[in-house]
Amino acid sequence: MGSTSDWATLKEASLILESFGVAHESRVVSAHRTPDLLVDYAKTAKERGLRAIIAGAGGAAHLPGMLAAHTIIPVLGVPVQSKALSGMDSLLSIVQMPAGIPVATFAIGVAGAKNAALFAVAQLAREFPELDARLEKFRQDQTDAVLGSTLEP
Ligand SMILES: Nc1c(C(=O)O)ncn1[C@@H]1O[C@H](COP(=O)(O)O)[C@@H](O)[C@H]1O
Repeated sequence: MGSTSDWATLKEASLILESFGVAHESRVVSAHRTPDLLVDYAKTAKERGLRAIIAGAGGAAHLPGMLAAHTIIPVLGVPVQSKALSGMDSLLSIVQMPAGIPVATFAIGVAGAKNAALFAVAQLAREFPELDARLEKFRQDQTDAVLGSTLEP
């Protein structure tokens, strides 16, 4: 993520990955504030064995695109909800990448963080089939929770 202030959003991705038993790391890396670290992080991602990078940032959210520019590891972009423009700035900074450097862009805020993690798990499940059963269970639990919910009179 671009800043520690994004952690409230991105920790939701971390919690999902943890619940699926997917090893991951949570780091602050910024295209603007730590540009050299960003290049190093992206360029060493493949040799360190990363399978995906969930990159969340707000405002002028150049982080996902710049990571994608420096690695062929899939980058999943999460627009963090900004105070000034409610995350529309983050979304538009991430989504409209030039052809050739893809960033898979998710919804603004916590929903996007959760779905980026679930998407990463779904991708990993092609390589680690035991994750399939956990994804099926996640979906079933979710359905059961909705069907079992009651409304206050
Ligand atoms: N968008 C970026 C990048 C980047 O794109 O590299 N680095 C930091 N930021 C964003 O600045 C916002 C405000 O950061 P602070 O709260 O630290 O001032 C955060 O949402 C962060 O993602």
